[in-house]
Amino acid sequence: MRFFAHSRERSFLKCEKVGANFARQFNTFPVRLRYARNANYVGKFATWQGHKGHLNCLKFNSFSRKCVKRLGDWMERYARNSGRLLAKGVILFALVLTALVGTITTSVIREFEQEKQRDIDAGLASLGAKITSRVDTYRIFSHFVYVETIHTEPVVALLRQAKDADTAAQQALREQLYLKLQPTFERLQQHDFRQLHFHLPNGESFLRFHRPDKFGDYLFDVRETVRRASTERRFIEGFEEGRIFNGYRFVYPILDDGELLATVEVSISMATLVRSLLEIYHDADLYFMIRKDVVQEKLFDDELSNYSQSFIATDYLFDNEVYGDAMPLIKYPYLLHQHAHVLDAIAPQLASGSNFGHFATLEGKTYRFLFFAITNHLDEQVAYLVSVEQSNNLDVISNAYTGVIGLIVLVTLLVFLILAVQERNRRRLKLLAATDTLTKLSNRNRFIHVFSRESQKCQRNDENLVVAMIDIDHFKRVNDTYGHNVGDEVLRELSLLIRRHLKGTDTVARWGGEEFVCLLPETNEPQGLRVADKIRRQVAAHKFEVVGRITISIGVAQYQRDDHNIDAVIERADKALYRAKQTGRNKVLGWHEL
Ligand SMILES: Nc1nc2c(ncn2[C@@H]2O[C@H](COP(=O)(O)OP(=O)(O)OP(=O)(O)O)[C@@H](O)[C@H]2O)c(=O)[nH]1
Repeated sequence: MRFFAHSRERSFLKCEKVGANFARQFNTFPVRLRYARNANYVGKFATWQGHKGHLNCLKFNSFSRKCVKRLGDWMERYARNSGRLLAKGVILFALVLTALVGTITTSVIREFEQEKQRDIDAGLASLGAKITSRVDTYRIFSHFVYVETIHTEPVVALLRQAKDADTAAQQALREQLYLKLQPTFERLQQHDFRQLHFHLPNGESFLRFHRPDKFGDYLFDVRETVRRASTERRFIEGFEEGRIFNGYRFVYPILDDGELLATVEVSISMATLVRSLLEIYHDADLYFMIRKDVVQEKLFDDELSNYSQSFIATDYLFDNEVYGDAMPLIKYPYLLHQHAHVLDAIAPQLASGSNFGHFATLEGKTYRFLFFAITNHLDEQVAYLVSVEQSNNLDVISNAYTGVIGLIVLVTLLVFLILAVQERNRRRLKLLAATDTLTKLSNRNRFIHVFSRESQKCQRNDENLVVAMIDIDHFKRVNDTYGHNVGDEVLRELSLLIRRHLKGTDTVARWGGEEFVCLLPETNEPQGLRVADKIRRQVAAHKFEVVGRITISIGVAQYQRDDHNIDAVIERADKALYRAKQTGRNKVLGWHEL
């Protein structure tokens, strides 16, 4: 067919194919219907699958060259603008989201920690109330016994004599006292009391009902409660380690007309207290542990076997009696023993000696540990009552908070996923806007963009720049003979061939139809002609699949300083190409050769 350089027919025919390519590209992206309608220079659109003002698919039956350019421009602008907007939006959004997620997560974690603390405080308050109520019960009973049977005339009379008697007389009085109060001691024992112990005003042990044979030892050094009851002449109570046992002690001064005759102690062991607490504490285990230094300071050396190392903390001892006594009631007997290391974290709090709590996960279950400080009569912490309880509360709370945090993470991920998909689409659109779908070469818009950059560089550095327009000779015959698919294949094969013979800094684009354009930076026209001729020769020598040999014609033009835009140099290259076609095809001609 004849070559119509600038006729409408040529534009129409070439753009028919280009339009189809754009239509293919647009099929994957929504194009605003408004844009298509306003673009009245567009020949004819047949649309289907319209949805909310967007076209999901466009079919381009015919297309004008101008339209191709406008649509290409639109795609590029869309990709560029949406890219800028998206980048700004993503940064802003990421900042806001990070701040938001950070704030929410911090407050959720803080709330969770507060919730845990509230749970611990409630547990400690409840444990404290139970201990107090048990001690109150024992105190009331011991008061009753003291008033009813101890502070009675016969006992006072005995003690009055014993105070100043010699050793032999004291022994006789001791035996009398023992016989007199043996029923009282038995009654006390029935109510879980362990000790009934009389002391003389000088601090000597007079009669231990639980060890009647052990007396005469001086107690003021080791038994502060006794010394205070004696010297302050008032009732003293509190937990205290003794020479043999520890216990919760109620110490009464026995006075006769203001004169101190003796002191008497009624006490319960901690084993009793723990056991009685365990009876009402159905869900928890209780461990009593006492500070090592407190025990070592007071205990008779031969009584050290009453204690063993606590597996909860190295500085503490278990009272064997408590532990042994309470053992049948312990619900998780081996659990803590085997996982004591989880409590390493509590060492600093233990050292503080105050009440505290701790949550730990053992064998997949959450346990709440409460450390209730046991203080002596001077309010100094000397031991801990440790409660261990499986905490369903915390599991519920923790599940709720995990759910909230999980939701936040999920929403965040979802948002970032949406942004990532958008970004991928934007990149795809950008690529599509710059790529010719058939040959995968740059398209006209991309070429114009590169040209503008290179021409500015060329102006700045005073360099040369060459444009070569390539057109396949008699390509219509290829299509007519072998069909469009084979024609397409030829275009693809030719693109590869051209690309292979250009440098990495050169650009080759599909200008439209069977026309290609090359941009050769730092090249003048004679050099450009040599490159173009090499391409022409390689193409002529190449055996294309199906069609065999084809030839190309090339028009070469150098960029001139007074070229305002690409059109001028393209026009010159086009003219040279036209002349090459006119003068026999399979030819390379430069603008200066015309
Ligand atoms: N297969 C295929 N053909 C195309 C494509 N774009 C344009 N064409 C065809 O290329 C042919 C170009 O024909 P003409 O412009 O008449 O030029 P020609 O036959 O190459 O003849 P000369 O250029 O004069 O040597 C037309 O038949 C177009 O249909 C395309 O993408 N694929």
